[in-house]
Amino acid sequence: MNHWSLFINGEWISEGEKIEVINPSTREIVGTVPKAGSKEAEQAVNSAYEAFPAWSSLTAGERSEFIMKWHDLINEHKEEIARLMTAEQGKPLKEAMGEVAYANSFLSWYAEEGKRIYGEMIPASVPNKRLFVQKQAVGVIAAITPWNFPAAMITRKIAPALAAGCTAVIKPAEQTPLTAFMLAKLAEEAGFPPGIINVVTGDPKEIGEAWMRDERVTKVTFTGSTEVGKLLMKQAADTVKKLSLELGGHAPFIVMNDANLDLAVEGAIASKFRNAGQTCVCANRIYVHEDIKEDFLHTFSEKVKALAVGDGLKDGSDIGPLINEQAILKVKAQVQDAQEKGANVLTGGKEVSGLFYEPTVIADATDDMLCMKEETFGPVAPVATFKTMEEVIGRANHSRYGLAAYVYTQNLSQAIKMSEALQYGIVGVNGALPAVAQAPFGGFKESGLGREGGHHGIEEFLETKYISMGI
Ligand SMILES: NC(=O)c1ccc[n+]([C@@H]2O[C@H](COP(=O)([O-])OP(=O)(O)OC[C@H]3O[C@@H](n4cnc5c(N)ncnc54)[C@H](O)[C@@H]3O)[C@@H](O)[C@H]2O)c1
Ligand SMILES: O=C[C@H](O)CS(=O)(=O)O
Repeated sequence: MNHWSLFINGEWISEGEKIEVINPSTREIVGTVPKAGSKEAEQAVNSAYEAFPAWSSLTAGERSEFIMKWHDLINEHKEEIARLMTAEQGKPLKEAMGEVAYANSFLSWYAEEGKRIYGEMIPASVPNKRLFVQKQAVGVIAAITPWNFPAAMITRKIAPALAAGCTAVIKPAEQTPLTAFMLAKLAEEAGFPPGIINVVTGDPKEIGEAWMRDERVTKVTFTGSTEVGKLLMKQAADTVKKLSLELGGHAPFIVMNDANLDLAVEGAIASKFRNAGQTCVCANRIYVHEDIKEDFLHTFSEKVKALAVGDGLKDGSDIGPLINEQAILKVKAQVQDAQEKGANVLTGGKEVSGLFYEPTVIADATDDMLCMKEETFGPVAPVATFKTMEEVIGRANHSRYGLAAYVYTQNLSQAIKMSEALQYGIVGVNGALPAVAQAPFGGFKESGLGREGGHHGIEEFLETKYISMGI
């Protein structure tokens, strides 16, 4: 059993009520974490605020050494972390191992990127002046993260923040806090000075409000639902906090009539059913050209039928459980709505047991169905048809979301025209897993603000200072 304490100022603090962490596959209690509130949230900010001057004064190379020690320890403990992640989140162990590697890639990439925070010299208008532009760490940042990627959504924020010279207070999702504390333990072992990284669990509203009203927190980086993201935007106004928001998505997955069909089916499976469909960039609606509808549906359904539903720790499991009862009810409601509006379930469409739901393919989907408009966050693939490129681009863009979109075509001109016309922050062409540490990840419209990954990701934790110097 994993009983964790809060990690504040380099100390493990355990007092008061606990939150039980439940394995979504077995419904067993796999651990407990403190149910903290505003008092502990403020303690964490005190710690990060006191630690900031010394941390931001180190050279990028000195900060990089701490980050790489952390990276190496995570790598040494990757299987232990992955097993803990599967126990609390449910994803198959092979996916959890993949997530640990993905999470760690942000540490290694930003350990180096921190050394490339360059400034500028600007030609002055008069001979006795020199104009400089300098980048400086924004200060104490607060990171609030979701349950679906318990490790990667933390390091995708904390790696650039630490590399830039910021200090951090972190609140992981109450469903999956154990992975966060494991990462904090390894950061402690890596020798980070007290206060650089602080982890608090408990009442999200109380902790969130404490950080949002604290003027010492200069930046909040949030990954989660669009609904909570909008709330944080409102709360940020009182202290004009900087914000990065990685929010919900509703990805169109478009298969043109000239697509490599096997590649498209492979991509649809990978994108739709990763983490049992619980990712922000999952294909949420599949549009197939009418000429290839039958071929696509036949091949796609056969492969979906072969996906094994089971406990993430069991060899061979492809589809783990959904995170909770609400998730199951939402998926059931969307499938029922689709059927009532004329869709045909080709495979799946039923609960297995507990929080497990069959991987499902729905044919004859129409844009008025809930699954074609609202984020599903489950293993359900609605397939609709279209006639022309112009038509499908218009339907794909008809959404308040704008995170990820996918296009399968072998026509280069068509690929470029469609990539440019799709109103999405991420476009995958002939591939369905675009997220990497070196590239900017983020959305248009109500899918968020700012970017994570790449040199864009470190800019989110830097202020730009202009120095005009008389000589
Ligand atoms: N764009 C991305 O990169 C990305 C990545 C993962 C998940 N998501 C989105 O997140 C959603 C699923 O994750 P979730 O269910 O954890 O989202 P959520 O918004 O319910 O919770 C996310 C985090 O916010 C916290 N939170 C909840 N209410 C809060 C409040 N009032 N104040 C402060 N914090 C609060 C939660 O405790 C959790 O830590 C989906 O919509 C998914 O698309 C987006
Ligand atoms: O769910 C959101 C994640 O950001 C998905 S990914 O692993 O970064 O593609």
